[in-house]
Amino acid sequence: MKTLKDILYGVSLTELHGDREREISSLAFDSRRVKMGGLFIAIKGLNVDGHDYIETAIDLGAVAILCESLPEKRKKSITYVQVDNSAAAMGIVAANFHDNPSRKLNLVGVTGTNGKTTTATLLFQLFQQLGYKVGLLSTVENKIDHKVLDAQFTTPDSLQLNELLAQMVSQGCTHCFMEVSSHALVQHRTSGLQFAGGIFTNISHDHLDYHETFEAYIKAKKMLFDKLPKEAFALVNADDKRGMVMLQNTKAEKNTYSLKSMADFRAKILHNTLQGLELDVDGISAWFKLIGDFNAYNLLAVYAAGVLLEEEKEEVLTALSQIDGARGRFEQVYNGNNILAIVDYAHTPDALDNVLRTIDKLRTRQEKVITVIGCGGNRDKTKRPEMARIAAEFSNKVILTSDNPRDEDPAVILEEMMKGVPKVAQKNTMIIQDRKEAIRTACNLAEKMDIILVAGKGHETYQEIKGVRNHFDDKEILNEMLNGQ
Ligand SMILES: CC(=O)N[C@H]1[C@@H](OP(=O)(O)OP(=O)(O)OC[C@H]2O[C@@H](n3ccc(=O)[nH]c3=O)[C@H](O)[C@@H]2O)O[C@H](CO)[C@@H](O)[C@@H]1O[C@H](C)C(=O)N[C@@H](C)C(=O)N[C@H](CCC(=O)O)C(=O)O
Ligand SMILES: Nc1ncnc2c1ncn2[C@@H]1O[C@H](COP(=O)(O)OP(=O)(O)OP(=O)(O)O)[C@@H](O)[C@H]1O
Ligand SMILES: N[C@H](CCC[C@H](N)C(=O)O)C(=O)O
Ligand SMILES: [Mg+2]
Repeated sequence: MKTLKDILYGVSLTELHGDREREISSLAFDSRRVKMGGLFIAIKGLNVDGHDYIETAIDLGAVAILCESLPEKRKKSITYVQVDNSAAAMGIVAANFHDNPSRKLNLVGVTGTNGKTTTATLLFQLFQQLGYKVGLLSTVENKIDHKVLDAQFTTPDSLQLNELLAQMVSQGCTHCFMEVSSHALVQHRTSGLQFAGGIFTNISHDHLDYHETFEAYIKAKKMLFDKLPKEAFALVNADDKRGMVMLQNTKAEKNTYSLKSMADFRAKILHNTLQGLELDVDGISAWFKLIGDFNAYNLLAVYAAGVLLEEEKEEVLTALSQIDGARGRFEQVYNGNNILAIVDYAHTPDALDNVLRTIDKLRTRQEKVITVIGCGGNRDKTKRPEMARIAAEFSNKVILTSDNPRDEDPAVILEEMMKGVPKVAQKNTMIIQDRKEAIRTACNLAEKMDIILVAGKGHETYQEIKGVRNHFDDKEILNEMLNGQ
């Protein structure tokens, strides 16, 4: 078993009281999960302060406490460690506890508002196709080689993260591709990890409820690059005006990719169809199964990362042309009876704009576009009218509906969305709160040649209402309706 001294290696301590040689059985940052002989890490949260649970943690068997402020009354039998930032220290402690698994893997982190899951999943599929054992940490699922594990978060907390990385190492994985959300960066979930590379996809409006200002949101994303070691690569989208900002303070090797300007990795779209994309990448042309301009960016980032990880260009492109991408992203669920139904995870204004522009560009006939869209509760409210406005701009009919209302009243969310729909488009906009009913209505309204887009929930198989996740699957409902016709 490791001692407290072992797991504190590399953590800068303010004060330490008690025995540092004592053995530590386990780590927990939630008092409810403390085990006998464990270390409890007290973190100040948005709702409560973990420091208020130190006593409870000790009662439940914690023998050591890592905290930012020492309790006034301390027990002789307990070791107290004071640090500046408990969450950041927890990352280092977790990495030490699991023998620093990130150092034994090629760990690549992907950050950005949109495209993280797609890029990380494509990288996972690419390296698997190239014959490696690979790990994936994503919004849709976590994977250790072929084993699939449920994902609760886009980026797990540092304890779970290091546990998963350690399992990857023990299963013989050589690479891991992971999404790094802005929440994770601010909460130091990736502290203590050694990345071999960092990728920036893009940045647009999201999560301002949490970060408050766009500048703070940019700064959060930049943290990934600021912390990369000099042996790593930093790869950024040069067509996003914040791409260069990400590179400002990094020690890593700087690389850019672009469809529009000079960059280290360049691609050109040759054909963009509902069957896929033909791209010219580094002078080699190839077809890919993914659809839409935005996926040209994702594919180019994946190709560039493959090359930076020292794979052969041609082999990367051949393998990449055979893979499908992530579930619930521009997924053509039904294409029969002359009706095309697409499920997509667009839950930001930029993503919705991209997906609807793609549909607009690719439609060859005089068909109608019917969009079913909602916005999540307990999330950035300012994107609600904006997403409804975009839906109305590119669709012939819009059905505003519920997404994951969480603790909010869905009717209020819908009212806020409706405020974004211009007067002229209101006659083509309906509100049907019940998502199942909304999808059914879209199917009933669809005539031959029409396109239905159901956006916002993609791969999700639940609808979260007041803390309860009820089974819900956009794809299932579309299939039920359209195949039954
Ligand atoms: C906004 C946000 O990210 N909140 C996260 C944050 O919660 P918090 O600050 O409210 O924590 P808190 O409830 O005040 O508790 C503070 C501390 O006291 C501890 N505690 C609390 C109660 C108790 O009895 N005992 C105890 O020890 C808690 O374990 C915690 O350590 O810290 C918690 C513990 O790590 C997280 O579970 C929680 O994620 C919530 C559930 C969440 O929904 N997060 C989402 C927004 C998120 O992280 N999403 C990103 C993706 C975003 C994207 O799409 O880009 C993700 O990476 O998944
Ligand atoms: N490179 C991109 N640029 C803009 N939009 C994109 C891009 N890639 C995907 N999208 C759109 O964004 C949606 C979400 O994509 P994806 O799941 O890959 O992003 P994400 O960054 O992982 O999102 P999350 O923050 O929820 O984890 C897709 O369904 C698609 O509509
Ligand atoms: N990872 C994103 C997913 C949003 C998906 C959408 N369906 C919603 O529930 O708002 C978040 O937690 O903000
Ligand atoms: Mg994701």
